[in-house]
Amino acid sequence: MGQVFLQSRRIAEYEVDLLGEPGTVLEIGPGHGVLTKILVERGFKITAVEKDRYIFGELQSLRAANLNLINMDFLDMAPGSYDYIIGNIPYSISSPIVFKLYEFEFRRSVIMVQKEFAEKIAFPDDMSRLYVNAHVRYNVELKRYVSRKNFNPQPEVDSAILVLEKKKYEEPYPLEFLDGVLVQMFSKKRKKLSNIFDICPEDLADKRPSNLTVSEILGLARLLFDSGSSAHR
Ligand SMILES: C[S@@+](CC[C@H](N)C(=O)[O-])C[C@H]1O[C@@H](n2cnc3c(N)ncnc32)[C@H](O)[C@@H]1O
Repeated sequence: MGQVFLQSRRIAEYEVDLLGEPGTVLEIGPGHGVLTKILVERGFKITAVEKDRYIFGELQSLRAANLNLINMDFLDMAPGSYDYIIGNIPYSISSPIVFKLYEFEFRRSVIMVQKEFAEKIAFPDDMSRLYVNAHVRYNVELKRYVSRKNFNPQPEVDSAILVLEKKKYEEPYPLEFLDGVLVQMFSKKRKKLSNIFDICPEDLADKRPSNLTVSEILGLARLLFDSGSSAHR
């Protein structure tokens, strides 16, 4: 369950500062409550979802009028509306959590994830299915890196703090269609686009998937959708 616990109150305060004025907040995986305690003190109205029932039991000692603790898997949670979502989330399910978040309404989300995952989502250098899927859903900012030394037990990787803000999705095709195109593209990422798709804009024909911009990929998906085809060679 990715149970490494942040030891630095200063870093936890930095994360809470990124949220903004106190409002309603959903916390994913409160653990021993390093973030939760600060949220309680600052007057946020908190819903905290912890999957582990032993940790959930310990958390009962934090009892506060503005804290609602729930013992369940965040991935099974019914979507709701919060001002903010925060969490130092388990590394192994970062991707499902990031995409589940999209079902919720929120102004800003602050999450701590594995450094490499954060970089993959934040920077286009290594264009990927994950990057495009994240960027059609969110504005993404990598705020800072956090050394593994700040956790107990110490993990084998460093972390980074991401801020996600939801974007309005305005493409004419469903997100699932786009993902199908991305799967096709990135499973053949060394090939030229003209060798992946039957239909492809002329100016992109000689490019490879990893050299495209998000807007070029969205344009290509639009063309494929309009032509009723995502057929590959
Ligand atoms: C990386 S630890 C962080 C704990 C705490 N927020 C901190 O910063 O020290 C992740 C926490 O998420 C909990 N967790 C793991 N999978 C979960 C899930 N699917 N839904 C809710 N909580 C989960 C773990 O039990 C653990 O408490």
